Amino acid sequence: MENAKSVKLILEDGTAIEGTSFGAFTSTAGEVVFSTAMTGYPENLTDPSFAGQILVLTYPMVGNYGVPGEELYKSISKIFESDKIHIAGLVVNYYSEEHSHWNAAKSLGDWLKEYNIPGIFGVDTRMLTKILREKGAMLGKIVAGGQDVELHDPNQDNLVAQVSPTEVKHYGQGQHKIVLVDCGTKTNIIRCFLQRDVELIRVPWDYDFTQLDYDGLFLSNGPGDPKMCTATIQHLQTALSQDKPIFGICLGSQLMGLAAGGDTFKLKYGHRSHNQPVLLSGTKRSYITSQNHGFAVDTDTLPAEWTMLFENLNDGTCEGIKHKSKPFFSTQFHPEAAGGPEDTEYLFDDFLKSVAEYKAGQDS
Ligand SMILES: NC(=O)CC[C@H](N)C(=O)O
Repeated sequence: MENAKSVKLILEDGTAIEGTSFGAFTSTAGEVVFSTAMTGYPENLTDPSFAGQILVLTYPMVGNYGVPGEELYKSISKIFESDKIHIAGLVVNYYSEEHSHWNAAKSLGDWLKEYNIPGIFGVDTRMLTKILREKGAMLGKIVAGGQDVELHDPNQDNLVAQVSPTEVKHYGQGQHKIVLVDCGTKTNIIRCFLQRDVELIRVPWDYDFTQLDYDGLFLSNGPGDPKMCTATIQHLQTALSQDKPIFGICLGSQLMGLAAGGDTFKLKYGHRSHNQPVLLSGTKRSYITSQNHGFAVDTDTLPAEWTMLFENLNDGTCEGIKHKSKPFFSTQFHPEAAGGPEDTEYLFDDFLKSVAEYKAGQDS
């Protein structure tokens, strides 16, 4: 590559790896996490749940299908998972500036430059992933030129407050009025609702939605430690004392666990990929799911009226919870996918069915 500049990836345990810069030539610090997904970097990089993280992709060649241009679907992005890149930095093995795909509009490197996000390539990402898997996700930094930066733990910040919108927005028209608490929602969650019979009210993470007139409550994914979302947990506790259906995804699942009185903990290195197997409790049915999380609900701490709904078949951790008698449930994985398998998208239909049943119960 012309004018190749070397940069360093440095981990908190002292591991230092030299590589070549692509994207912005700038330094950054964050939590270094890995994803074993084979495709989907436009979606991953714009997923707000990655805020504060330096993302290592284990797939060996990245960039060869470029980055699509922006298109809108009902006033939201048709392709990206939010309106900007949220990762702090990107680490890949082989970066392909050359790209070819029917909807490619630019290279991955140029896209990273637009948002001033550094990338480093020429890194043995499988060796790096073995380190992260054995020692756990670590703080790290990408250092460009002589511009050193301090290590910084993003999980100490209220990242949700940084990525959540500040205003209420309305979308679509439909029979069911759903409040979406946006802690950093992926746009495919909005698309999934708008493809159904829904009027959506998207509210900031700390908005008191309990004052609104709605039929069902949805809690989005989002970055960082769920325990930072004290305002959301407080409002959610009010909703849990009522009977309107509630569905949470990823951070939303952790918030439901915390509001119910349970606890969450940090996983050693988390689950980030498109092929995580989960088991539906009480059945022999498993699904392959898309995941991106570093925390999980501690099932042992759940109060008696709650139970585990899905279990991760790799490590046995909680992949969703449900209330035993009320219409409240959640998934730690991403039924909306983007990227990843769509096998569990039916859960949006299950949620809306419970909303319809709740409303029918109110009318009779
Ligand atoms: N995708 C998400 O919502 C992630 C939730 C939380 N930030 C975690 O890492 O566990």
